[in-house]
Amino acid sequence: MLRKLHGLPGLVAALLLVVLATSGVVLSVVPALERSGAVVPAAGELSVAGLAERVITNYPGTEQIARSLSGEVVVYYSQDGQPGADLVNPLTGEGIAPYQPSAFVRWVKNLHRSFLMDDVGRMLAGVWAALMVLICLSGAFLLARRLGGWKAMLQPIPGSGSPRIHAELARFAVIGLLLSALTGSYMSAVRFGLLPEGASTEPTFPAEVSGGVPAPAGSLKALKNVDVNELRELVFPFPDDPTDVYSLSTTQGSGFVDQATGELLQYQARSTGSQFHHWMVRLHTGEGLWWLGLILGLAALTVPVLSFTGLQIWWQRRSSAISLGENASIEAADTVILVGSEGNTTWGFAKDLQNKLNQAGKKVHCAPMNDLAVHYPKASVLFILTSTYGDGDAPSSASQFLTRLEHFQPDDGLEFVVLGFGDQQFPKFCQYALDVDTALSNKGLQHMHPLTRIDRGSATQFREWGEAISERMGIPLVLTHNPAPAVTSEFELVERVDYGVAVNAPTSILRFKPLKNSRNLWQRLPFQNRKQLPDFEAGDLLGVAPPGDEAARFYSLASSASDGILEICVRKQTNGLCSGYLHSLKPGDRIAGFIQKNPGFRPAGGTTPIILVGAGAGIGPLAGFIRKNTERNPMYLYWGGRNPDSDFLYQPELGRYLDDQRLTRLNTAFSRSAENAYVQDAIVADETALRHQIEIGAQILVCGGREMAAGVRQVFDSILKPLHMDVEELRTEGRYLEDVY
Ligand SMILES: Cc1cc2nc3c(=O)[nH]c(=O)nc-3n(C[C@H](O)[C@H](O)[C@H](O)COP(=O)(O)O)c2cc1C
Repeated sequence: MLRKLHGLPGLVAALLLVVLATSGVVLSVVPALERSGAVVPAAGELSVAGLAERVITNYPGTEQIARSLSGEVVVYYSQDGQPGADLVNPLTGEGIAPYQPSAFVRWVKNLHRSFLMDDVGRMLAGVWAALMVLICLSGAFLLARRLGGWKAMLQPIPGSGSPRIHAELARFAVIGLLLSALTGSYMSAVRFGLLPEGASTEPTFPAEVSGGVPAPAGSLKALKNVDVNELRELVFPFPDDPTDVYSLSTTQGSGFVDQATGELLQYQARSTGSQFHHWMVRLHTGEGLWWLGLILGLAALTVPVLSFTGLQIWWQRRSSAISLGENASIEAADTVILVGSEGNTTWGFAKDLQNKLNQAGKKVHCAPMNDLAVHYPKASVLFILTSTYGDGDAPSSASQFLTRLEHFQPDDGLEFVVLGFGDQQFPKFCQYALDVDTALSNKGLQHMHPLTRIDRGSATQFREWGEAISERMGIPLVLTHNPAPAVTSEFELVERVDYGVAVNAPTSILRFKPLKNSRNLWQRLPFQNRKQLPDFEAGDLLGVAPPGDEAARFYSLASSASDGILEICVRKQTNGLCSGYLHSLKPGDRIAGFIQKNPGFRPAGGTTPIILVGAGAGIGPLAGFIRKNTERNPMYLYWGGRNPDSDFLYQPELGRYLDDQRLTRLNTAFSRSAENAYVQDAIVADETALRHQIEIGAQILVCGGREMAAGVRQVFDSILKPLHMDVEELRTEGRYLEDVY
């Protein structure tokens, strides 16, 4: 819901918002420019009487003196029957230049206020300002939710590409944008009478004046009492009319001044409402607050980029989303399907199940597991379809499920079924589905059917499960979903560097280039010319199926799309079908593969120290992270191999990264050399320094084999003990990430 609230108005508003924001940026500079050209006397240096006296000396036909909040003083006069207006120096009363408001600024103001239209445009601008309020608030809530609460709002934002740029910029600009949008909406609402304009307090013309001989303006008491910096406007009496008066308006209020006695007549202080209105206008325009104007301008400058990245995110999400058919509401549903998915394939199965249940007359509500409601008033069956990611962990659309389950209030009759989607190649096959199944049982819910695990999206297993459910529910249910195989692209091996043969651990760094025709339409657009690869980051996965086998194996990428190549580091496994295939490749050979995003394994941005730990081929993505560390943030690598003469993977590159400080320090351990040490030993040897890094917020990323990862967890647990912390705690804070195989 929150996402829709943020995305939909954002989409609709994007174009006009860019116009509003860019014109706002131009206008935001105006107060600062005006201020830089204005002569502003010190407080108490000059009274309005003094100003009037000096101006009259230079402009005997003065009719009015106006002072802008930025400090510009303009005199309106008449000379030989001709009206004129000059900017004047208040200290001398002398003219500086004829007063000619810029036609360009006026045009930009019109564009900003009304898109160069009349009332319709003004109304549109007001509605857009209100939309902007909605976008800012929903965006702030989304970001807080993503970072784990309001207190975490200043923490590094994980991720990369458009979502990261969008979040970083929005975090920087949101307060400024919200202020502009709120004050803009207010001004619009006042203009169209939706809100009262804080009772304007116009004094009534005095019924009685002295009518005496006019005294010089410089001697009038009421004008002497007002500092020039408080002046808004002084209108002079009509010449030769002793019954007329000066009309004085200041930042505090307004009234009239008797031209003979200098008495202040009918003075009206500004009401609170009017002062509020005045401040809202100032906060929007930056008038008299030139520094605020510049801050608001800077914030508005981010809007075009936010709109562009927002559209990109929306498009990416839309392209990968599965559209659901008829979806009953939470209140009306008799059957609920909740889906846990990372790569979206589970949604295809869920959609088939939902359609078939609908056809059988059920009212089905289908949603991500993270959207678990507190209560489903009419539901009698709860289906959970979930994949497993990482090392037996939740996929992203289920990451909050177990926490939300604590508040879940099931009705007595509610039964559940869990269907796990996974890959038997992983030791923790469908582990997350198992965890959810246990948690639901612990919550007191009854099984309608025991947990079933589907291996690698098997259509047969899914159909068979459907048959069992059909029997159990007493309805026809023929499930036919057969997931389409991943869309692959062709890549050509351009380079391989071989290591480790002498120590019985043949490991190769393989570099592929994409073949031109593998680019999709979007990538072939002219401005995308340099981009021949699908978008990916180091740490994402390359899926490759060996010849004669449909099941893809995944290899962590050591490069990102901007490197122009696809780099993986592969250890040849004994009897390994896919690793054997990859090791048999010669430069010029081609493979078919696809990118699988792995956003859960990325270093935090900013200056957070990063501790990288790996062994053997696990160095691949870690080397990719270091290569990308062009900002030279602190990065420490702990890596274990067998022998420095044989399998010191990436040795030349790591030397270069140390020299140019992309890598802060390198600690190695070799098990088949004189030192006879593993990466855990290198970590223990550096215990004190590591503890300190963790204390100051370091993030740890571990990549490699399962056993190594377990050993590394153990040593970090003992390093963390004196801090009364453990790996689990770091993990929940997103500071301990693993990519294990
Ligand atoms: C990086 C990665 C880690 C995975 N980890 C596991 C795992 O630990 N256990 C498992 O059974 N399957 C694992 N899988 C397999 C997925 O759960 C399986 O492909 C599933 O069908 C994906 O469904 P989804 O596209 O809806 O997320 C993993 C897949 C990837 C790409």
